[in-house]
Amino acid sequence: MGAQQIGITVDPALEAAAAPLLDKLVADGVASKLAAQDATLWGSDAESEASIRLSWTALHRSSRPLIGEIEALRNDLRSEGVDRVVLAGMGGSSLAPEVITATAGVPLTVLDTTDPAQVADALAGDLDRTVLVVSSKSGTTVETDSHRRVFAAAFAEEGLDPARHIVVVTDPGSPLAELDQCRKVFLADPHVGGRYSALTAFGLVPAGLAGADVARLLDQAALVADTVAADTSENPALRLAAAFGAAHEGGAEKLVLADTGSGITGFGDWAEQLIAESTGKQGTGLLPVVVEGPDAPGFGDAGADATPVAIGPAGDGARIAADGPLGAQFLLWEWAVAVAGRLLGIDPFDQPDVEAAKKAARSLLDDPDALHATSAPAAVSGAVEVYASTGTSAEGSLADMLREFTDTVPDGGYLSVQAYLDRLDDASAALLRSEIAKRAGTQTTFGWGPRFLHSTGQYHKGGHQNGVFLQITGASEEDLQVPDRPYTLGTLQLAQALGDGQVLADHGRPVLRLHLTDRAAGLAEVMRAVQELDR
Ligand SMILES: O=P(O)(O)OC[C@H]1O[C@](O)(CO)[C@@H](O)[C@@H]1O
Repeated sequence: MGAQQIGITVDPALEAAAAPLLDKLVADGVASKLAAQDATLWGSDAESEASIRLSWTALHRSSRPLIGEIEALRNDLRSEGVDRVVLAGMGGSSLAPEVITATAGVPLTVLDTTDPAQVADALAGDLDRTVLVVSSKSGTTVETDSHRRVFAAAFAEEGLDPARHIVVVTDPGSPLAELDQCRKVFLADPHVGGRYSALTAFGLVPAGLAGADVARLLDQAALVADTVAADTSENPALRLAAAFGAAHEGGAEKLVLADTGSGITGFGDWAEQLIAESTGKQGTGLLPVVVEGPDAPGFGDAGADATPVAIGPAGDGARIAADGPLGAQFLLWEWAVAVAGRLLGIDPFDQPDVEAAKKAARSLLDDPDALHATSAPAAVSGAVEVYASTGTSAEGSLADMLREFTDTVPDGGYLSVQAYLDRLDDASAALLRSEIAKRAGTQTTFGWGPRFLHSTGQYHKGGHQNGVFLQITGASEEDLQVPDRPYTLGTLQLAQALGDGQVLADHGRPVLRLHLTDRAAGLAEVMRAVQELDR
């Protein structure tokens, strides 16, 4: 039954290269050991972290009791006319609910941004119908803390009791677990890391409150649980892990992910964090490149440094395909990535390089003068100011500068576009990914800042050091003060961009920042310049 729930296709040459790895995984009993939550699978250095990170293998059973609790709260909220769900959470605390609700076609407003305008838009919704789910394992993530403060103040201003309109999902013992001003605290299983938490309270509570059928997800996962735990060469998770490992050994360190009709919406964005944060460390890893579809640049035309992977049915161009319902896919990919971590020789449960960017942002926030005294732009082109930290001379037209910058991508490297903008109002920024990939002929990732800092951010600093980074920041017409904090969202957003840019530059990576003094005009100008790249 389980096998029908998930279909894996690997192209014959890659499957042959992966066979020795697969045989060894089977012979070592890796699947059954993982099912038994054996923390020794990743070596002695990883053992202590792994010993508190493996409960995700049993969530299809252990999360069952949550379903009734979520339904009861949802019914209570509905009976009070509260039917709009806003989720504040970064990385693993929002990516799964986003894909679950998008796939189910139920509305969920996700706040994983520090863009003042995007947060203001969420605040402008009907607050008396709104429940804010504040999701954070640690309870200390600055973006989520800021959203909670901003929303609590806004509820109070509208004459609403914040305690009735805030629900918390967190780990036992976190500062949020003690929050008085909330209606209910869901304590998640602390022995599951953020990116493996799709089937914990972090994935299920916001998605269930928004109206998704979360019991079904657990059913779908349960149907493949025995299959992924079997020490056989048919095990789809082991096959996937072995294919990733063999591709990486052969120099294909990137996985280009395209949806080929899976029936799931946005799975790549969830898988992106799982793959990048789990594997991108110690100078190795798998870089997920999420593309718009199988016809997008970077997929069918992928070079030797990248493996095109279909989410959904196998088709032209894909070397690997994984098809199945969402609950099964969550479990499959968690297993495959954890096992791939063993093949790469890293600990798939830590994120050692994420802290560096947080620290750099914090020190800029502590020194607002340094933040605002950013040196004058190296060049200005209409609504675009150019700040080149390394790698470009900032001479000539914007297209010339971008050409010089894209030329710094080493063979087999990649370019990462990082837009610290409003992902709804400035959505057109995302079109830059395919245009750059096509015109510069290089693998190109796209991320919204600071969202990507909790996803591919780990890889960019800890993985293969062959990325070059194009940051885009923009002026904000209005800013939002974070209550009881000495900063606004706009200040935080800029500190995050500059802080991460500094850390990347300290790693010796080329960084170019384009600051849009008028966002719409600036984005149009950048797009025009990109379109000249191949001329
Ligand atoms: O749930 P928290 O503690 O707010 O963390 C959010 C995200 O930040 C990270 O800890 C680091 O980026 C992720 O692993 C995690 O999913």
